[in-house]
Amino acid sequence: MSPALALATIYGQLQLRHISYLVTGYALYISFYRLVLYPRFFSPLRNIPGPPLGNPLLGQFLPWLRGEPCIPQREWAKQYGTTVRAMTLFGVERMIYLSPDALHQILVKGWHENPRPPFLRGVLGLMAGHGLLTAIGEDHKRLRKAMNPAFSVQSIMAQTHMYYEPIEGLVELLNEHLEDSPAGKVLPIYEWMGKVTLDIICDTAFGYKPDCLHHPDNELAVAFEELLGLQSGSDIILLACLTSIPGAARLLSSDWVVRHRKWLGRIPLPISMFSKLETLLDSTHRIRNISRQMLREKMAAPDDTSTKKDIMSLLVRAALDADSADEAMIDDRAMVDQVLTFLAAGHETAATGISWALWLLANDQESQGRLREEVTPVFQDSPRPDYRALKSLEFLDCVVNESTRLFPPIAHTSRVTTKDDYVEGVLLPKGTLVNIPIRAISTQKRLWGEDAEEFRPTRWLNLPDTYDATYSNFSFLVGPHSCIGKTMAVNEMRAVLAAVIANFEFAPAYEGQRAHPAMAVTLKPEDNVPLLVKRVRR
Ligand code: HEM
Repeated sequence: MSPALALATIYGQLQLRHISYLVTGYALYISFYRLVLYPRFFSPLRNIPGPPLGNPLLGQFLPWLRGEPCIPQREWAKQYGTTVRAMTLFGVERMIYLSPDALHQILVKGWHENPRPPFLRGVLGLMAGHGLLTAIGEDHKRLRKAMNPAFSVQSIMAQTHMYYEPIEGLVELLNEHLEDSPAGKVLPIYEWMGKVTLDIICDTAFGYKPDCLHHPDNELAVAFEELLGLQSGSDIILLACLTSIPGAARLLSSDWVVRHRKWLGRIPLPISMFSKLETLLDSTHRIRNISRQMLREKMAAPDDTSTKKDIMSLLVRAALDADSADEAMIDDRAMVDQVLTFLAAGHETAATGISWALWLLANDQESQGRLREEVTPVFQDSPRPDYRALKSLEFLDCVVNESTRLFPPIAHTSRVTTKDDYVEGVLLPKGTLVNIPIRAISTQKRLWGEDAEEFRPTRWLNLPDTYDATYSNFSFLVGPHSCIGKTMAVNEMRAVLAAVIANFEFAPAYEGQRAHPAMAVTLKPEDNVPLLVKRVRR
């Protein structure tokens, strides 16, 4: 029998069930290969030290999820060194790097080829709009160049006086709250700081004054509160899984899904994912509407924006510029996305940073007293210290550096390789996920000595020989995707901390109180950091 005839005979005898056996067998083989064989015997990364591979389906995912953000990575680095390989869900390998050479190669030299991975851009796009945080390559370069002037030192110097209306409002409100309580009251610090930083970013970036401090039911404040309420580890992981499905992120951001969002909450599934999605789409929809309104008001008065360097004016100028080649910025929806990005990236991170600084000071009365001694005379000289006056406060600078080092508002981030590359002499195949453990990098004993994990602001007055200006406090990252708002964030943290420490004393709310940082996009405190707050006796 000829081979062709034999094949035709076999084909004729095949039934549907035989085909399904073949497909199932192939799928099982592929799964077995990906989950068991590849990571153990074939992966080019298999000889890199790291924790045990663990369960083929889960890898080290559970310790990663259950641990405090970035602490598993820190413990692995202590055991296995500055390059660690860890397995996560479904046999996906992650490389964790702490050494300056590897981080420089990934974030600076090879930034173009190592963008934020699609799942992270999907989550950020849904929560903070498709703006600078999600743009990649040339689009990112153009957008960043257009926005840079808003974050120059000159622009930040010029905006500092605008912080004080919200800050003075905060001090006044806290004073009223504490008026009849000489022994103090326990207050949710993060909630208060969230409102003050939202008021600051709205005014400085967009010339909009929501006054969330006095109007907690303000639509923007409520929408952000709902959005931030979704920031828990499990929600973010579900969102990341969902946005990893090809096309899902685009579909969820579409006007059609947003219009029909109410249906999502009615999908009867045991996990509450869909009702949470409804909340997410609903809150971002309301934030978008307010952003659109702010934009339209500015567009209606273009002369007003011609010389200004605030974020909104730069966006409007780019949109009105007939010669602008930057189509990504011209479209109305894209502009609203940019506004959303700066609102989200600019307020929650700063609120998180200030809240953790107050938590650390509440647990270190000596440093708190020393800071109060430094800042009090400044406010007596001038009730609204400017950029230079704030920058000259040495111990305040130590506190901001030290608190962001220990509790960086973004504790870790990710990148993905888009081509085969060698890092530290080892082949990283295209598609490898890279984890940048910011918190672990800044708290290495190699850089800071044995007390690297302790709050000791004075270490910044006497830097060790091993100090590295970039890596010893890695809170704002490095390279073209590093934080564009760093100067503003530090200046704002200084201004808020100086004012509240000059006016109030902070102590733990109860004995044995512990920190509860969330496993989310930011290190926001899960319990809002309740602290005992008292007015300073003069
Ligand atoms: C203490 C406060 C802040 C910290 C610790 C912080 C930290 C960071 C970090 C680590 C990144 C890089 C994230 C990644 O690559 O995955 C980042 C990016 C970014 N930050 Fe911040 N940030 C803070 C405040 C701000 C403020 C006040 C603004 C704006 C008003 C801002 C706007 C942005 C934007 C737009 C990006 C994306 C930059 C790009 O990809 O080009 N951040 N930030």
